[in-house]
Amino acid sequence: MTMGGQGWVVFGAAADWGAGRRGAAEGPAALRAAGLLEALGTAAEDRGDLPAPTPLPPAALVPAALVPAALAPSALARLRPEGPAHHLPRIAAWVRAIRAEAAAILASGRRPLLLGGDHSLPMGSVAASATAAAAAGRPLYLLWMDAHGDFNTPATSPSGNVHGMALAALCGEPGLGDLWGAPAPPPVAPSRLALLGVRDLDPGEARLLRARGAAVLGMDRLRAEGLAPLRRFLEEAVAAGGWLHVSLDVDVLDPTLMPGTGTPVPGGLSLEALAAALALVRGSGLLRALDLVELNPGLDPSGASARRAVALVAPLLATPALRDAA
Ligand SMILES: NC(=[NH2+])NCCC[C@H](N)C(=O)O
Repeated sequence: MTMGGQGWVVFGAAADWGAGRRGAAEGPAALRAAGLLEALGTAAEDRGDLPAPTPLPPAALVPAALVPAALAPSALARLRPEGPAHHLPRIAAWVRAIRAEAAAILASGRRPLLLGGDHSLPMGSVAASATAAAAAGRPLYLLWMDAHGDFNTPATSPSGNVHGMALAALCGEPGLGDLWGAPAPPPVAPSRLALLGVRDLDPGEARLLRARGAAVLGMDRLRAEGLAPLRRFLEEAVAAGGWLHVSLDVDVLDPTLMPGTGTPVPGGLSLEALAAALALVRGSGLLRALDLVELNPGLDPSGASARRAVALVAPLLATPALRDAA
C-alpha cells in the first residue's frame, strides 16, 4: 500500500498521567526502537511524537499516597488539586491534542495509529473516530482489548487513575467534566462496544457495565467459547456498515508474555489467541483507527515486550483496502 488513501499515519503521545505509575510515556520510543516503522515499511507515515501541550497544567503538588486521609476536604483539595481523577487537567490537554491530530488524519482519508502512553489517551483518538464516523453517517464500533474494564467513574474508581475511567467517559458516563471542550464527541453506544480479554473488574465498574449492556468478552468467556463472540461482533459491524476502532492495551496479554506494562493481571491472552483475534479484525476490512497503549518498557529491560507488541500489530497494519472506502 502507498502512503496515500487509506494508509496508516503513526503518531506518538509520550504521556502517562492517567496511570498510577510512570513509565508508559517511554512507549512510543521503545516501539520505534523495536522496529515498528521497519515492520510497517512504506505502508505508513511516521509523524513522530506530538509535542507536549502548552501550557501544560501543573502536576499535583503532593502525590495522593502522601496525603493523610483524615484531612478536611478543603485542605485535601489544596494538597491534591487533581481531585478524585488524578492529573485530569494535564490529561485533558493531551486528549484534546490527540483528538485534533487523529481527526486531521481521518479527514485526509487515512488511518491514525496512536502510540501511547497510557490508556487514558484514547479518549482523544476514539473521540476523533466517533466524530468522524457520525459525520460520515456510519455507526462506530469500538473494540477495547484490555485486562481491565476501564469503566470506572471518579465516583467508583478505587485508585483515582484516569486510565481506569477512559471507556466509561467515551460512553458518556459523567464525572470527567469538560474533558473535550466543545464540541463533545458523540458517545460510543454500549451496544456497539466489545471488551476483549477482561479479567479484572472493580465492583462499581462491573455493575455499570452490566447496566449498560456492553459485550464483555472476558477471559472466562473466551475460554468457553473461543473467538466466536468476537466474530459475531465483527459480523454485526460489517452488516451495519460500521467503522471499527480498536484500542489495544498490551496488558491484555498474559504478564508472562508481556511483563512490560504497569498494571499486569495474571491469566491473560496467549500470543496465538491475540494474533487470531487481530486476524479477525483485519479480515473484517473495517479497521479505521488503532491505539497501542500501556507499554512500559522500563519494566522489561529485555525488550521482549516491545518486540512482541510490534510483531502483533504489524500484520494488522498491512491491512488490505477497507471494505468500504466511503
Ligand atoms: N488500562 C488500564 N491499564 N487500566 C487499569 C485500571 C486499573 C483499575 N481498574 C483502576 O481503575 O484503577
